[in-house]
Order: sequence, then structure tokens, then C-alpha cells
Amino acid sequence: MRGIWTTDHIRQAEERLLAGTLEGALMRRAAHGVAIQAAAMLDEHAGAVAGRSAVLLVGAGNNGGDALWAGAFLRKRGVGVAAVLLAPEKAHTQGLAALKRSGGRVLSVEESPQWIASADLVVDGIVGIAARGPLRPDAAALVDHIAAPVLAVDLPSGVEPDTGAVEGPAVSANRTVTFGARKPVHVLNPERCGDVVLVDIGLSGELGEPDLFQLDVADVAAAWPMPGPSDDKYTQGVTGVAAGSATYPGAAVLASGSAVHATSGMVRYAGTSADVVRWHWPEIVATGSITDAGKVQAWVAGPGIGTGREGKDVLAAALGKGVPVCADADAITIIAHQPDVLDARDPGTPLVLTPHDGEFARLTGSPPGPDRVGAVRAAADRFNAVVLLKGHCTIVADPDGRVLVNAARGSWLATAGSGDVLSGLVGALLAAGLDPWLAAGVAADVHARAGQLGADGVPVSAAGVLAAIPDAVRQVRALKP
Ligand SMILES: NC(=O)C1=CN([C@@H]2O[C@H](COP(=O)(O)OP(=O)(O)OC[C@H]3O[C@@H](n4cnc5c(N)ncnc54)[C@H](OP(=O)(O)O)[C@@H]3O)[C@@H](O)[C@H]2O)[C@@H](O)CC1
Ligand SMILES: Nc1ncnc2c1ncn2[C@@H]1O[C@H](COP(=O)(O)OP(=O)(O)O)[C@@H](O)[C@H]1O
Ligand SMILES: [K+]
Repeated sequence: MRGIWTTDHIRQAEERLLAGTLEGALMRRAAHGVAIQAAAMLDEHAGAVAGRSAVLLVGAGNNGGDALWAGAFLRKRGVGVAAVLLAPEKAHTQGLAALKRSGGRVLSVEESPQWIASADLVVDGIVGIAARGPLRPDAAALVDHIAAPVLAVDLPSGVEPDTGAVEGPAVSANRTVTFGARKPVHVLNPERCGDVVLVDIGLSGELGEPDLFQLDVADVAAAWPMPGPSDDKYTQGVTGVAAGSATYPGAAVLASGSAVHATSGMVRYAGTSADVVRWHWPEIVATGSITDAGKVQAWVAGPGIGTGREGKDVLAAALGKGVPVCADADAITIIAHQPDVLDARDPGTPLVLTPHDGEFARLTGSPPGPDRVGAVRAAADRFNAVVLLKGHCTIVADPDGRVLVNAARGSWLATAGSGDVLSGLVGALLAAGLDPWLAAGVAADVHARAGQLGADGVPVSAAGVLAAIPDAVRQVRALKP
């Protein structure tokens, strides 16, 4: 698993590291990493390094200092470097001196727009981890002129470092060079960051427990259940699916079909769509009601069950079985409007809630807002449940405080019914006995892969995503280091 640290924790770690390091050494290490990536980008985008031009956007702090030092290094490789100083009196003294010594020039306010517009590369050193609020107007005006590829120093300016939120003009980088550890912005707003390159500045020993996690493909491969020689259909976990209704039989087909594709354990279906489910998935054991469904190791409850009396009874029955439950879609609305349904649950029994933004707002009383991680963490604590917040970037919080983030692989999953597919995956992994937080995270990873593989460059339906689940699992196993 990869760790991600908030800016507070990065700062504390940096302070400890700085205490035992020669002044300026860390910044030069960081800037050297920036210069290497800048040269690589010039080569990629402008066909050469020497003779090409870079403009540095330099803010009031050390982020600007990194850019200035990187400019001095680039001069040694024959790059024409010019700097725009947003706060000339605060610009990093040694960095500015180094740039001037190397033959770099400082632009006047008047000439800046033209230089920015015609540069081969723009290096964004406006603001780093000290950024607060949207870009100030003078910085925002500069960003407007950018036409060239952008290399962001530490993070793209204008994007909130700890939440990835953007409220106003902001830099969109092709690549971001960050130092010591990845910050939340890099996983919560990957589109603005471009490729993220991590430069080692010796910080790892000073970092404590990560604030967020991201699963590596090896984690997903290790967690995904595979049958062993002594397994049979029951030992791998039986998934129960309580979904669908006369109005929404498709939800039943998608959620139960997804569970069928996820693992080789057995799937039981309970509900009024039993006939159509059997027709689509002959391997499923289907009954009309959850009360006479056989034994399962986890339930998926909610997709398409409706939010009336019958839906509530189905959800209460699932919650009362003493096995983990993934409550999705209508189940979330029922919990939001009739929270007493949760009384059916033994608090020790794992519960995974999988809301999209609208369901999240219904459930908690307010939309996730710009701090999505904070909002999901609070909801997990409040409901004593794993909460998976859907969206372009999926966030999964455990009531114990662990949070993982799963990046999208395109926007292919923004299609009706894809959430039903996700709930089937979560349910199957719960039935297989995975830790609920990991089950939700691993399901989100494979769901995103299935979206990408099923789409293969053109829009895909939820049924297409479902059909690509085996390929997604195959991909995970093949990519495992
Ligand atoms: N510490 C280390 O060991 C290492 C640190 N390193 C580097 O240092 C960076 C952190 O540097 P930092 O702390 O100097 O602050 P930084 O992010 O440059 O901000 C500067 C100033 O910008 C302003 N400002 C704030 N918000 C703004 C906005 N929205 N729009 C416009 N301006 C805004 C505000 O100044 P004000 O105008 O309020 O005086 C703020 O003080 C870090 O990201 C990394 O690149 C590396 O060298 C490796 C070693
Ligand atoms: N723009 C997007 N990019 C990537 N994934 C998305 C996007 N929008 C939605 N998704 C994903 O698609 C799924 C949609 O689920 P949901 O909203 O419950 O749909 P439905 O109710 O139609 O099944 C979720 O897994 C969500 O994370
Ligand atoms: K920056």
C-alpha cells in the first residue's frame, strides 16, 4: 500500500529532517529533481533541451525557491530561462541569486505575458504546501497566459493541497514533481497534477503513519480470492443479493451477475426478480424472499428494492442475519429516512455503505463538500460502518479512521447501473471474508479496471463493465510484481 501524508504531517517531518541537514541542501535536492524532469519535458515536447526556453512562475516562498534553483540548473544545460516574480521582495534570496549568476533573467511585469505565452515549458513555483484558498488575482492572471506544457513544483498552484479542491483559476500540470512523500492533492485531483514524480529528499524516516492509502496492484492481487485445492462452492463464501423489484429488475441482474463474476463461490438471490435473474445467470440459486433464502456469508442489499415498506423489511432482514452487509442505493435512502432500520444490526457486524454524492447528502444531511475525505471519515465514524463515497475519485473510510483513495481510470463508469455492479463486487469480497475496508477498496479498483477494459476507448454500458470483470481480475494478476 502506498502512503499519502497531509501537509501538516509533511511539514512536521520536514522540520525534523531540516534540523539535521545543511541549510539549503534539501531545496537543492528538490530543485535538482525538478530540473531533471523539466529537461525531460523539453526534450519530449520541444525536441531538445539546449536552446529551448523555460519560464518560471515564482511565488513568495520556498516553492518559488525550488523553481529558481531548478532554473539555475537548467541554464547549465543551455536552456534559456526567465523568471516572473510575483512578490519580488519576498522571492527566495539564494535561489534568485543562483538564477542570476547562471545567466537567467528576471522579467518585468510588462513583458511577462508574452514570455509565458511563447515559452517551451512553464515551471509553476507559485505556491506549494503553504497554499491557502484560491490563487490570488495576480497569480491567476499569469496562469491565463500559459500555452506550453506545465511542470508543477510540488503541486499545481490553485489546487488545495489537502483536499484537491479547486475554487477559481488553477494550474493544470502535465507533470508534477513532489518531494519526500505524496500529498492528498496528488491522489484526490490527479487530473490537475498530470504524472506525479516523487523525488526522495530523505524524508521517509521522519514520516509517521500515513493519513491516506492507495492500493498497489500487488495489494489487489493478493487480496482477490482464488479457489484452492480443498475449496468447494461453500468454503469460498456464499454471496446473498437482495436487490431488484418489478420496476427495477435490472439492478438485480447487474448486482447478482457481478457477484457471480467476482469469485468462484456461490451466489444466492432473494427477491421479486428471481425469474429474470435465473434467466440471466443460471448458476444462481434464486428465491422470492430473503426470509427463505439459504445461508450466506454476506448480503448485498438495496439496488432497486424501492424505499417503501417492503424495501425496509428486506434491508432489516439482511441487517439482522449477523453477516456483513453491503447496503447500496435504495438501502442508503431507507437508512437516511428511517434510521431505526439499523436497530436490526448487531453493531459488531460489518456494514459497508456505498453512497454517491446525492445519497451521501441524504444520509448525513449535507453534501460531501470540498473536503471529501473529511466528510467520508466523519460518516464512517457516525454510522460505525465502512463508507465508500463514489465519484470520479472513490474514497473509502473505515470507522477506525483508515482511509483509502481509488483513482478513476477514465469516466466510463458514469453510466446507469455501474453502481449495482460495484455493490456485487463488494458483497462477493465480504462473503469471501476480506476486511470490509479492504473489500470496498479492492472492489473499487477492479470496478475501475473493468470500466476501462470494457470501454476500450468507447462508451460502455453497465452490462459491459460487468462482462469485463474477469479481464480486470486477470489484469491485476498479470500486473502483480
Ligand atoms: N520545508 C522543506 O524542507 C522543503 C520545502 N520545499 C518546498 O517548499 C514549499 C513550501 O514552501 P513555503 O512554506 O515557503 O510556502 P509556499 O508553498 O512556497 O507558499 C509561499 C507563499 O505563497 C503565498 N500564498 C499562499 N496561498 C496563496 C495563494 N492561494 N495564492 C498565491 N499565493 C499564496 C503565501 O505568502 P504570503 O503572500 O501570504 O506572504 C505563502 O507563504 C514546498 O511546497 C516545497 O516546494 C522543498 O524545497 C523541499 C524542502
Ligand atoms: N465521472 C466519473 N468518473 C469515474 N467514475 C465515475 C464517474 N461518475 C461515477 N463514477 C462511478 O460509477 C459508479 C456509479 O454508481 P451509481 O451512481 O450508484 O450508479 P447507478 O445507481 O446507476 O448504479 C460509481 O462506482 C462511481 O464511482
Ligand atoms: K506549485
